[in-house]
Amino acid sequence: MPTLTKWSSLSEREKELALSRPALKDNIQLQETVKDIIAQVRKSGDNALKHFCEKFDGVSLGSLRLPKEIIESSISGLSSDVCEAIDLAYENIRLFHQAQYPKDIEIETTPGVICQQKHSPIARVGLYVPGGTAPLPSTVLMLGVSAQVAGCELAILCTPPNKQGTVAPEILYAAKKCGIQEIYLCGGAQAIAAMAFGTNTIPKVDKIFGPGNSFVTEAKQQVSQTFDGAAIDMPAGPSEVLVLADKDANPAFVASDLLSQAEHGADSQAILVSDNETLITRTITELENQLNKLPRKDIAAASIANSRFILCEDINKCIEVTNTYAAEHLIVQTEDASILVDKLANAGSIFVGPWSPESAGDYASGTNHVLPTYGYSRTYSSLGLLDFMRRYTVQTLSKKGIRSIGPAIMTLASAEGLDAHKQAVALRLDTLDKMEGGE
Ligand SMILES: NC(=O)c1ccc[n+]([C@@H]2O[C@H](COP(=O)([O-])OP(=O)(O)OC[C@H]3O[C@@H](n4cnc5c(N)ncnc54)[C@H](O)[C@@H]3O)[C@@H](O)[C@H]2O)c1
Ligand SMILES: N[C@H](CO)Cc1c[nH]c[nH+]1
Ligand SMILES: [Zn+2]
Repeated sequence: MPTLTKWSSLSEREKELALSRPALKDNIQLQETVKDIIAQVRKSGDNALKHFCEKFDGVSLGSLRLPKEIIESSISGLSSDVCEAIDLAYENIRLFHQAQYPKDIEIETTPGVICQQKHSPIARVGLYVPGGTAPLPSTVLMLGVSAQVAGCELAILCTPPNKQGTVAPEILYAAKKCGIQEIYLCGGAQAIAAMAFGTNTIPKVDKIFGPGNSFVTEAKQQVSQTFDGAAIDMPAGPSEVLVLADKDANPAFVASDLLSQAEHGADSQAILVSDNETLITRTITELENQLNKLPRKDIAAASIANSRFILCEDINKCIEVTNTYAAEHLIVQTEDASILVDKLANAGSIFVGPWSPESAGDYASGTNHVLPTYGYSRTYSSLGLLDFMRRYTVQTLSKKGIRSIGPAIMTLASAEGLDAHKQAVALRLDTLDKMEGGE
């Protein structure tokens, strides 16, 4: 069990290490492994996918696409409780994402010059749903509802098969609700490569979405850096949570929130930052008690070994450390949580006060649980409807408009030495002069 770390006693290098991500430890090796997987998928397509499925998931597949009959019969066995819970989560996520629908803009910048900004859905999207450690139907909703509300033409889903060579019925039910027709049994870096470049069976898509382990996240980075690959949403790797708590926090609540992310994987990271030593020691005791009762105790314990319990001299230092870490999830359990939130700059999603566990956002409050990790919440946003859309501009100039801004355009074109640009305007102004002279 990790011990309390006194922030003020660490050197600058130790501070950096304390906030480093465990999943990035063997980055060079990871890059090489993923590069090789992508190359093999590009070369051998479906055969490579089946080979990696056998190697990493221990399943020998006949067909990569899950047949419709299996999907339907699998869904029919689900209990009504599970369906109703998925229905409730679906509805809240749909409401929150529908509210994000962007407004088109139209303004006349100069009389006769009309500029518009419009939005359209990205046509073909690939959704990755993790499945190595646990099947995640909630991730299907986060990705699928967004694609559905945006109006994407094609949404395909890739997820690793379970040991029976199929997919959890909860995933299939959630996918059906989101209108996803094509489900492929394919996980890891190979699934990302398949969606980015296409294979005989899996269609190439324009943009890939979804979280995953470090292999998946690295593959997304690599395919997005080639011109013939696909765009990606963000680096959304192993789960992270930082809890910022003061003397008023409930240690049992804090411990449960830390453990809820620790159970995602051994390379997940849970961090507690506080200005109160008693709160930290009580949380560690609670954490030990709760950990021992968890079925996924081994995974959570491995992750807790990467955890940090940081004691700062005051709440302002706590805020500074929190902003430096830039967590995927930030839980604020302090006396003045809703006031403090305005000082917290970098986080994928923030949970305010004792009654807002991260599990709420993971499943059913309506916000998206696909969030940037590795500190990328400094610059990347949480997944939202706009990620499934593209914006573009339209401009329409009247005769009055080109007359009005034409001379300035010609001057700027001359300044850049680009005569053809100048000519495109000069020709029009000359034509207008002749037309108007002759009228
Ligand atoms: N950031 C987010 O928004 C977010 C949301 C949900 C889940 N997550 C994270 O997603 C991750 C899910 O990970 P997972 O492992 O359960 O499922 P996963 O589907 O991401 O990965 C499983 C796949 O990894 C590949 N793999 C496993 N070992 C490998 C190896 N040695 N070499 C090459 N490939 C290998 C296999 O192909 C396997 O199918 C967790 O880390 C979780 O924390 C993040
Ligand atoms: N906490 C994960 C995002 O990092 C999402 C999730 C899915 N199911 C449970 N939790
Ligand atoms: Zn979670």
